[in-house]
Amino acid sequence: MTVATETKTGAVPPPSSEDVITVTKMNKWYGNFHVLKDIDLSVRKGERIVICGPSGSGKSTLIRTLNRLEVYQQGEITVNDILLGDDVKNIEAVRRDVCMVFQHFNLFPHMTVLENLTLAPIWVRKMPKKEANDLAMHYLERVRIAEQAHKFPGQLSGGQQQRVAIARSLCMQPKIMLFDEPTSALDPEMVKEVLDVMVELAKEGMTMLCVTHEMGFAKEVADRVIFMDEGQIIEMAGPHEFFDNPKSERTKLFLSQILSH
Ligand SMILES: Nc1ncnc2c1ncn2[C@@H]1O[C@H](COP(=O)(O)OP(=O)(O)OP(=O)(O)O)[C@@H](O)[C@H]1O
Repeated sequence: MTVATETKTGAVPPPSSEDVITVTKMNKWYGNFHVLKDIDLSVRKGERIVICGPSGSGKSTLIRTLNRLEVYQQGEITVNDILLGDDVKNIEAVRRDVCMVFQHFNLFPHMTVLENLTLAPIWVRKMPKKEANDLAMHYLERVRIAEQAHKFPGQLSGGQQQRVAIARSLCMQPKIMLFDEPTSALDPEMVKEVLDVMVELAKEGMTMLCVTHEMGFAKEVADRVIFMDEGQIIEMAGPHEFFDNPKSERTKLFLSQILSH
């Protein structure tokens, strides 16, 4: 597994042939509002990146640009050497490799857990139903929820639903997983069961970008931690440097606030 070398404040690691995501001078506006400013970021295969920062700093918008759930207006994003622009074929190709887990699970309420998991493999990947069911059961077992396969999402707890959402992503056998505050809608007692699954994925070598304020998770698995504020990457460093010796006053203030909770 690739372990990223620690970087200095705001430093961008030099491009590498192992980069699976490259973001270069990317800017995005919502109308007149400049939400992402000159974002430079490269992510290597197997890297685990945690993105944190105050509310409204642009964290969700940034990861949503990485599978084109949001468009950007300037700069460039490539994923597995595919330019993520307006070309629909490129967008589809990138989405085959990049899956997103959302804060609010986004499961279909009228379908069983199993049907939620098999929908995309059957319709997008054209997988035979039996194979899709086997795959779904495999990943439901992995997130320790196989016994819930025939229930509807509304019959499960939030933590169980989020584990179903992670299993659903895994059924697409992604190369990169994006997590957008996956535990922030959960009751505190359910956070750990979801984080445990994410830690396992991280340790197995999944390339992951995760927006989260779970700093324990960041310390345990992140190769790099990014701090964003007002649409910019303010600090990007390995976890030891980030937590023990943050360079920016804004990072220090944020960490003091979040770690005191
Ligand atoms: N569709 C939109 N149209 C206009 N402004 C938007 C839109 N989506 C987000 N914004 C604004 O862009 C800014 C960044 O939002 P974003 O959700 O990326 O922040 P965030 O850091 O993920 O915040 P949070 O931690 O609260 O989720 C915010 O000021 C938000 O109000």
